[in-house]
Amino acid sequence: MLVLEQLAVAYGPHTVVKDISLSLSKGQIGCLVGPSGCGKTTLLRAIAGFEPVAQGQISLSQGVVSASGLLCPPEQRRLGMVFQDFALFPHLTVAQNIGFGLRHLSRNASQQRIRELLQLVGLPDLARRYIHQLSGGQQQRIALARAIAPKPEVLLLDEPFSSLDAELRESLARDIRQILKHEQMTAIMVTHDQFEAFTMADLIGVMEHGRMQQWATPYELYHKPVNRFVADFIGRGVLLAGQMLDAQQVKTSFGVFRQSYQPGLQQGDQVDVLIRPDDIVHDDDSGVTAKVLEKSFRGSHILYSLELKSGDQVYCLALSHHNHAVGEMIGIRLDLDHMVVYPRLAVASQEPA
Ligand SMILES: Nc1ncnc2c1ncn2[C@@H]1O[C@H](COP(=O)(O)OP(=O)(O)OP(=O)(O)O)[C@@H](O)[C@H]1O
Repeated sequence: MLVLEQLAVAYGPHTVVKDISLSLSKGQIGCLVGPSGCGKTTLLRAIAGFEPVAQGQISLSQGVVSASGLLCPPEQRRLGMVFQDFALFPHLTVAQNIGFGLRHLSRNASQQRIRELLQLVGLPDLARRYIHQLSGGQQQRIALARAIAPKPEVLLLDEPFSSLDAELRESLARDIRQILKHEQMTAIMVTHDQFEAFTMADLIGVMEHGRMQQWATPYELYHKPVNRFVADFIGRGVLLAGQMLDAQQVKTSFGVFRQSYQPGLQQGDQVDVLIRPDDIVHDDDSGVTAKVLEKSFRGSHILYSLELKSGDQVYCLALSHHNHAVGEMIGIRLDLDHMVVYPRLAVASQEPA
């Protein structure tokens, strides 16, 4: 388990991680995402014990390992690490690399664990290879095997797939999640790639300027982002203008909908409603039509960019046999399971990417 309580980390006078609290129970996988420079790596380095904390504390099952004035050294934290710059040993074979952290075991026990891990990462025949004889994806699997071999309490991963191409990244992220679940390993990973985080994580933290904006399941983050920043950062979507008819009912260009998510709204308030591409359903029978501005073929689906009569633009993810030309008018309806509404900012509303 891993528990962070009101954690702050500073470089000299600059506090770059502020008031962060989160916890992972045994076997849970967390991911940290956020724009460059928001403090993800610093947070991971503080958990590893490479950076002291200015305030708050970090606890592992052995107790508090970091607090103001307390820094348990990295080697006493029983952590595994797969860092960008944490390379495999080139002069050792695959088996010797994996066995590196197993020197406290008998030869037999070590050999058995190495075999088990090679099987687990899907490379049972590569034990005698040297690192330069492996592909990038194979190297990352071996780096993972080496890190989890001694059964660390928590595994830290910093952009472990960043050097791999997108397709390989996704399949590796899926495999690694399965491996970690098999080992019941608690893990926390930093990534730039939110789809990688969606694939890997039980819980995702979205950071901005050193603060945690939301720590939640991938589903919650996507469907119930707590603020505009998270709505903008996670997934694709637009904010559609609306007006409150009372505290619950919102009038939009698609009709009137109920919201129960945002307290404190009153009749007449101007709001923005978060609309994801999968909230807009293509429906020839709908009275609401929109013009196709752009289309992007995604195999099973087409992502349409549409202009409503009001001038608002929305996205629509339609099954790809509904193939319409740019400029065509198509019927659409809003199929919202729940409505995410933000009070309109004084300045013009922004549109998430
Ligand atoms: N050793 C250091 N000394 C001083 N400032 C640092 C140091 N390392 C990082 N910073 C600063 O701390 C802030 C957070 O950096 P950090 O590397 O944690 O961000 P990040 O979210 O991991 O970024 P990226 O996604 O680009 O890797 C940045 O403003 C960075 O310039």
